[in-house]
Amino acid sequence: MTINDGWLRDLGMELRRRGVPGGTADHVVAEAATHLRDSGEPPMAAFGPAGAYAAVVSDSVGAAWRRARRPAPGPMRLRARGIVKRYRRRDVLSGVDLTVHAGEVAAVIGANGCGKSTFLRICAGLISPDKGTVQVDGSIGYCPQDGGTIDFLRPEEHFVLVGGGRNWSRERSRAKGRAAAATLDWDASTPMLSRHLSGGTRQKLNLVMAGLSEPDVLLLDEPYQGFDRGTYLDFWEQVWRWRDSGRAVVVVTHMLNQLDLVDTVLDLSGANRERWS
Ligand SMILES: Nc1ncnc2c1ncn2[C@@H]1O[C@H](COP(=O)(O)OP(=O)(O)OP(=O)(O)O)[C@@H](O)[C@H]1O
Repeated sequence: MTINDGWLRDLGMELRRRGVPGGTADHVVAEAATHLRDSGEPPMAAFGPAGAYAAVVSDSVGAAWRRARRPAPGPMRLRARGIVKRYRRRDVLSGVDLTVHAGEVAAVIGANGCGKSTFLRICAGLISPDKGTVQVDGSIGYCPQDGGTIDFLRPEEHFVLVGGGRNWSRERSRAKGRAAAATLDWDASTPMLSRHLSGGTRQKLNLVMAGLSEPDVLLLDEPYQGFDRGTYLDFWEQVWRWRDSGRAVVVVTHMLNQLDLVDTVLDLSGANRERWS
């Protein structure tokens, strides 16, 4: 097998792993093969690693078919009504509403300090609003913006803790965690303690834990900080998989390039700009 053949085979496999339909994947591989043959360039010089190229292609060609396969929304999973939160004399949230159904993705956007994390923590039940109600139908998985991991535990020990809440065996918890980590291109069987992991890898651990117990509602607070581009795209693939399997997903994000794919955008920077009194 030539270098080109090996690279093209890897490209095809990666495109399929990312859910790109067979016909589209074959077309992308054929185009790359034609380019390599005509230009005489080695694949690494022309396209870079096959996995990274597949991630970019699946992101750019994927929007239309992701939209097309969007499931019909199911029952209501999360309803926040009239949420008000004040810190000292400052109105951080003043009457925020959000409803998310099963099979929907909502993005919470807005400038730094406009209250996105506060809103998500209220939805997760970690802090109370001063006014308003949150109704959740089902279980919740929460991925914080930072923190959330335990310094002196290994990644697999985190999975065992989460799985214990579902009465899973240690091995089942570890296996599920490792499988979820692999979708983010991460080998979670590392013996490293979490305090020694890089910031981006700790965020992968947080994200895997949030989804591990297969919750009905996922609350994700900028979970991709520190991710490289390939992992960032893997993250959005995971969001669409959660959506397609009927989960309700709320993502706090500063990245606006996926907003045409989400069902609801809650912009907290306008009506809910911080107010002082
Ligand atoms: N426990 C607290 N006590 C006092 N003020 C707080 C507290 N938590 C948050 N705030 C303030 O509330 C405001 C909103 O904070 P929050 O973290 O929700 O914003 P954010 O939109 O998530 O910001 P960023 O985009 O920077 O992550 C900020 O001004 C913050 O300083």
